[in-house]
Amino acid sequence: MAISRLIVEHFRNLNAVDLEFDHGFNFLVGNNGSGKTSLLESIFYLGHGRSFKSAVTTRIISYEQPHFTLHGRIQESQHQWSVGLQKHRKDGTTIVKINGEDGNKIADLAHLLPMQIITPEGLTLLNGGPAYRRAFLDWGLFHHHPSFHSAWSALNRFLKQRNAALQQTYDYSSLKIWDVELAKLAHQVSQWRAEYAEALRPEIEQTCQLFLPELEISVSFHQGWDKNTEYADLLRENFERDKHLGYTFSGPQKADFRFKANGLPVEDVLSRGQLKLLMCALRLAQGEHLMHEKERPCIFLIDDFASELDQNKRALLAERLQQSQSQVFVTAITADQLKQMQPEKHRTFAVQEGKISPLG
Ligand SMILES: Nc1ncnc2c1ncn2[C@@H]1O[C@H](COP(=O)(O)OP(=O)(O)OP(=O)(O)O)[C@@H](O)[C@H]1O
Repeated sequence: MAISRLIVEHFRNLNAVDLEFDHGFNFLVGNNGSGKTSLLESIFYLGHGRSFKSAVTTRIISYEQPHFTLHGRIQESQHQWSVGLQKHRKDGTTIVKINGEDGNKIADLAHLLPMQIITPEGLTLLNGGPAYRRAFLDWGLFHHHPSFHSAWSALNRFLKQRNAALQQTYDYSSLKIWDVELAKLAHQVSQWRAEYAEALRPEIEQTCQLFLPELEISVSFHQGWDKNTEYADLLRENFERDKHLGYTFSGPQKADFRFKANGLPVEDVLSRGQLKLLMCALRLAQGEHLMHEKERPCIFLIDDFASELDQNKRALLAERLQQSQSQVFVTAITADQLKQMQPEKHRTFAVQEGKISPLG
């Protein structure tokens, strides 16, 4: 799985970019504000239908332009896809095309383009709220389990409806029928999450051994309510409390995937550098797990990160990424920062005021 060509129009300061990428390593080198992150952001947008930087999409469209357009050519062994995404400023519509056909969904793009992003802001995976770690687990399930996305969407819909109904109802009997369905979905999603967390655990522990050999990292999954209680019983028992709060307090929407170092929460005891290494190891382990289980290589987007790792760790990261047969995009301000990361086959691009050109 690799993006062999990318055309970007009117995305932040990238007004007209057309690039052929290496299926292995691609380095983007340029000054502050030149457009390196914007290129990673455009690739991420193509695979997620959203940005990792801005929640307000109109801020991503180049100033005074009506829309941005992204076109990608994706290759995986003998197969090739042409994908396109256009986002309009005026009414916020998104048009997704796959092989020239309209009517596709963002989820279809996401299936084609499994991606991991490693940025300094990504530390929220470790020191942010549980939602970041649920998203980490659910990314894996989305790619590993064909039914996960529809079950997860239905679960969120049911929860939303239940929370709305809680504000209007005085009698549990009117909720009961919905709660039976909600409980089924909650158990299914939680079981998948628990199984995936368990399958990922050895891969995480092994990768952490390499990146942080001085620490013993352990992981644990928490489903969001007491694991010995039936969710339907809990919903019934907690009806009055939920009604008082105006939302459903416990459940899969509270699940977490926690990390400890030598038995203590990582966010409390690790240095910032160690947290970054751990985040890197987790994303790498997850990408490698997808490769091992499904033979699907992942695309890695690494923003402004090499500068924050010491030389040995940079070389280690590059070696592991190479072994995983992933396509990798790495940004840096100077080529010097990438010295320890360069495999034999790679492509380097110079980024300057929104223009990107291959070097050498
Ligand atoms: N909607 C927009 N239209 C045009 N330009 C924009 C828009 N949004 C942001 N910019 C500009 O695009 C430029 C690209 O920033 P980007 O984050 O890609 O830089 P970078 O090369 O990653 O820099 P750094 O090394 O500082 O992280 C910035 O100068 C920014 O001000």
